[in-house]
Amino acid sequence: MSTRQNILVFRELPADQLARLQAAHSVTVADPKTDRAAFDAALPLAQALIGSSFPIDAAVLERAPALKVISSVSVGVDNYALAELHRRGILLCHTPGVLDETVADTVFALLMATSRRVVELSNLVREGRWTRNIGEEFFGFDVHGKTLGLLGFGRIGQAIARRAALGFGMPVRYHTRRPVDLAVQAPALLGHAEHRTLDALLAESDFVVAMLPLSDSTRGLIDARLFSRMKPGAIFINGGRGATVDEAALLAALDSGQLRAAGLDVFAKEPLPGESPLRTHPRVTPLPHIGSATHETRYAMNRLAVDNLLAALAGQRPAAVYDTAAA
Ligand SMILES: NC(=O)C1=CN([C@@H]2O[C@H](COP(=O)(O)OP(=O)(O)OC[C@H]3O[C@@H](n4cnc5c(N)ncnc54)[C@H](OP(=O)(O)O)[C@@H]3O)[C@@H](O)[C@H]2O)C=CC1
Ligand SMILES: O=CC(=O)O
Repeated sequence: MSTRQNILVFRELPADQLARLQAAHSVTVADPKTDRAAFDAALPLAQALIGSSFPIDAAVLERAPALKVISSVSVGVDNYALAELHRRGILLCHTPGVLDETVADTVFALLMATSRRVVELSNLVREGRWTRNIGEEFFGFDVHGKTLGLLGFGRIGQAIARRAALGFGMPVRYHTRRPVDLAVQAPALLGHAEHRTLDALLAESDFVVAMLPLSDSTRGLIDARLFSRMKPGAIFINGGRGATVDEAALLAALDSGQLRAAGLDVFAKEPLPGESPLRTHPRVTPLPHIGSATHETRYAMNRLAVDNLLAALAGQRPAAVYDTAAA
C-alpha cells in the first residue's frame, strides 16, 4: 500500500523545502488568498496542510474530513480553530524558537525608531527640510537606562529582555499569569528582570512592549484603562498580535498626549486598511508585520514546518507540536 499522502500547501514554500514534500508525498499548492477555488477543491482529500496567514476555521475543517495534521509556518496559532482541532484529533505543529532573536531585533528597531524619531527625522532630510541645526522640538527620548515593561515574557519576550537589560542597561519588568523561575528558565536575566502585576508594571515602565499571543485571555486586553495606567509620556510597542489592543483607545491615548509614541508591527486587521488613522498618525511608526521577515529566519521557519510535517506523516513525534488541549 502506498504511504504517499495528500498534502495541501497553502502558502509558498522555498523550492527545496517543497521538493522535500514532493519526494515523499502527493502535493497540491493552492494559496486561498489568490486561488480560493483550487484550495477548496483540494480540501476534501487533504491529509495534511502546511502554510500560514489564513484562517483555518471550523468551516474549513468541515470540508477536510481526511485531515490529520496541520503544520503552521508561524509560532502564533490564532489562525486555527484550536478547540475544533482538538475535538477532531488533528495535530497542530508550529515554529517556536527559530524566530525569537529576529522578532526581538524587530521590536528593538521599533523601540529605537519611536524614541529617537528615526523615520520622522529621516523624512525631514529626504524632503529637503533640514535647513538648520535640529532644535529641541525634534529631540528624542533616551532608551538606555529606561525601564522596559514587557507584557508577555515567553521565548520572544525574554529575547527582547536580554537586549534591553544586557545591551541597554534597562531594568526589565514583566507581566505574565505565572512568574518565570529566572534561575531555571532565563539565568542571563537573573537580577535584571522582575515580575509585576499588570498595574504595577504600567506605572513603572517608560516603554511598554506587548509580546502576547492572541487568545481569549488577551483579546482586547490593552484597552483605555491600561493606557490610562501607563506613565504619561510612555512609548507603546506591539510586536505580538494587533487584536490584543483596542486601537481606538490607543489612538485616544496618543492624541491626549498620554502616550509619546507607538511602534506597531501588528494590527487588528492586516494589511492595515487605507482609512486607518494608525497608518498616517505622526507619532505612530507602523510596520507591515515583519517581525520574523529576514531571509535566514523565514527559511528556518519553513524548514522547521516541513520537518514537523514529514515527521508527523511518518508517524513520528514532530519537534514542535502545539498543545490544542490547553487552548
Ligand atoms: N510580529 C511578528 O511577526 C510576530 C509575532 N509573534 C507573536 O508573538 C507571540 C508570542 O510568541 P512567543 O514568545 O514565542 O510565545 P510564548 O508562548 O513563548 O510566550 C507567550 C507569553 O505570553 C504570556 N501570556 C499569555 N497569555 C497572557 C495573559 N493573558 N496575560 C499575561 N501574559 C500572558 C505567557 O505567560 P503566561 O502563560 O504565564 O501568562 C508567556 O510569557 C506569538 O503567539 C505571536 O502571536 C510571534 C512571532 C512573530
Ligand atoms: O506572526 C508571526 C508568527 O510566527 O506568529
